[in-house]
Amino acid sequence: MKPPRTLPAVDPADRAAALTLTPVSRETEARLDRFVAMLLERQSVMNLMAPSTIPTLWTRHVADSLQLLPLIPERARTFVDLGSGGGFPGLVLACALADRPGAAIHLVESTQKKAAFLRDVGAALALPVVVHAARIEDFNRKRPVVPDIITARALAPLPVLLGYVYPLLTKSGVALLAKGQDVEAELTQASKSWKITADLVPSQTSPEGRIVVVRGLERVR
Ligand SMILES: C[S@@+](CC[C@H](N)C(=O)[O-])C[C@H]1O[C@@H](n2cnc3c(N)ncnc32)[C@H](O)[C@@H]1O
Repeated sequence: MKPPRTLPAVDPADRAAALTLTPVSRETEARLDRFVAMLLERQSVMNLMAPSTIPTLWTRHVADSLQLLPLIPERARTFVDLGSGGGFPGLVLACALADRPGAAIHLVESTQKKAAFLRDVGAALALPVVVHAARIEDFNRKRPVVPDIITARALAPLPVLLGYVYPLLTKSGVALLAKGQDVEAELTQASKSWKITADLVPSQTSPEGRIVVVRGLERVR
């Protein structure tokens, strides 16, 4: 087994900036602190995020995930986060929604070690998460839940991502897809195969970032 790596330090000013940008309750803040501590501990033996992003992980990853909250209706209870990796945005949303009665956040992640980490955090923090250590394609074939909200970040280009979202999106469902500077080109490409009903919301954490809020999706024949 490899010895644990030495990691760059988290910048406390970045944590403060993140919590100013996307304020949360004291309870959620405490859960986020514990999640980040577990993330850093596990990052020393496996890659859960790009090491260069560790000093600014609170704005780059935590606030980037929390900014989805205002886009989520109060009635939403069932969430599916596709390709959760180290827990962005799925585990962060679970930290914030832990006190919402009936909330369930399903995290789909095919890498077994990452899925084990997601499970460990869920258990340690008593979060309302269900971890599916599976490929999205297999999860979608079984479709074990009907989500109100589907999320995905840094998973795949839109034409592929929409194929993952399509089997899960109902008439009242919404997909929140975090995208970078290539979003316009990806939308143009995707519109050859899909009729997309969506809004683009500017990211609060990255100048070129956009959240694609998908409310309707039809295949173009
Ligand atoms: C680049 S990472 C992003 C992780 C996280 N969403 C984030 O923003 O930090 C993409 C993750 O999706 C997972 N993934 C990629 N394709 C997948 C698939 N078809 N089914 C399930 N997980 C997948 C990978 O294992 C990886 O953990």
